[in-house]
Amino acid sequence: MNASLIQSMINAIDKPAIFITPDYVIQAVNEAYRETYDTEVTVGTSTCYAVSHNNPGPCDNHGEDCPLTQSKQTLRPSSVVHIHNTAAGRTYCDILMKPVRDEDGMTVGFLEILDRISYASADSKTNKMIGQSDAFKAMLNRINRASQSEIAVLLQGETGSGKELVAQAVHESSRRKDKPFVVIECTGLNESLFESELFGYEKGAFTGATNAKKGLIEVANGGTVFFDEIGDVPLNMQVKLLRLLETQCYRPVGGLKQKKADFRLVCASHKNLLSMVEKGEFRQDLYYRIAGFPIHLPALRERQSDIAMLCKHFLSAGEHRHKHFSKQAIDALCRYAFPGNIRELISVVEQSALMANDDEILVSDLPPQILGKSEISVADGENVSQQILPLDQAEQVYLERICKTYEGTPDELAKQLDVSTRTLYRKLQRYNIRLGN
Ligand SMILES: Nc1ncnc2c1ncn2[C@@H]1O[C@H](COP(=O)(O)OP(=O)(O)OP(=O)(O)O)[C@@H](O)[C@H]1O
Repeated sequence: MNASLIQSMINAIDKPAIFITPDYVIQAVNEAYRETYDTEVTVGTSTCYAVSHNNPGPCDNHGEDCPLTQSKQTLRPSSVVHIHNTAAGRTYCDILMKPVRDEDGMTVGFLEILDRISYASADSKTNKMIGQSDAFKAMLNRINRASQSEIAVLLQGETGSGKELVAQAVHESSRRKDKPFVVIECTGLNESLFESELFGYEKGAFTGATNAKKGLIEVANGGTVFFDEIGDVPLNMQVKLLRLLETQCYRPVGGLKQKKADFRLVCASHKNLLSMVEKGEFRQDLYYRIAGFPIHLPALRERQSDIAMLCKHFLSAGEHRHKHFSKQAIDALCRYAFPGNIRELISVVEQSALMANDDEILVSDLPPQILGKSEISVADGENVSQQILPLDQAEQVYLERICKTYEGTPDELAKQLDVSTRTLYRKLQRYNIRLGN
């Protein structure tokens, strides 16, 4: 394939793009790609991994999936979400890799096209969705695909796992981003509220309707409607919702004329809607209408490697920005299941930061639920939880508690603990505890 043809093909792409050989060397590059990175691209010598990651070798030698390796193996397009070192910092990119064939069907190279993800970050200093675990990247990949189309998105994840944040990200990266994003909280909506909230009403439609009111569907005109906890919509209202989605029309309460609806649909539920369908609690036809593109939001315990970064992020956003968690405290957080997910983590960070006496937040500063014990601590020697703690964790909590207030010498404490002074020092060093904090 001729070089100027390849260059013209790359120039015609409105996203950052390169053409690379099977051994990662950049053979053509467009302006958008050059502008994305600080590293200078020299056609014929620069490699994609050196420019985007500042890595000395391919990504799969550095712990990340390489889309080129996948495409070389399958000779089909592949995609992956990576963190790139761009001129704007560490940025999430959705990478599409496509084999390019000549007229004889021989693969002559690969086209790499980047889509920068603006709503997420691997840098705790930003005000975006934070994370860098594989589960988080897999979720970003799906969010990015969904936002490029008009497909109805269903977000399924436990409470506090970030469904509303993801719904906003889908909206903000879609072509509707300059139009409204309207949230409809479905929990607790009865039939009359449901209709008047969604469709609005005309003056005099019911007692108290002294003026006409626009419904949320009209407010959202051209934008995105997010139905939160869609599983809580009672069966009789599910029919009305289905009619709205199928006909794109509705009639305000007390009105005669039909109005046209124009919105993109995003729904969320922490319940398993498919099993509700099986039990007859959720209409199957509505399920398939709203679940055009399901996205699973990982629970925090499925993305433990993000906990340290999230803690840093939430500390930096509040009044305790000068504080940090000890390694042991982060380890203890990673062992905890977080049923309330990120919302619970935010509360845990705030409580622990308040409890910490100095800049380092210790295991003993963590709320009781993290250590699986009741309000009365291990050190109090009473009412220790039924839950079994790892021995080293119990030892650490105990030492932190007593060392905080102990006023004697290390020799005296070692004697009371029935260990040598050297053993005591070793343990204090291991858990990063200072005597007489
Ligand atoms: N990846 C993330 N990075 C930073 N903050 C996050 C992230 N995901 C969620 N949060 C924060 O966690 C909190 C809970 O998120 P959100 O309200 O979106 O969860 P939810 O799944 O919609 O909860 P619910 O099921 O209760 O409606 C919010 O304060 C949100 O900003």
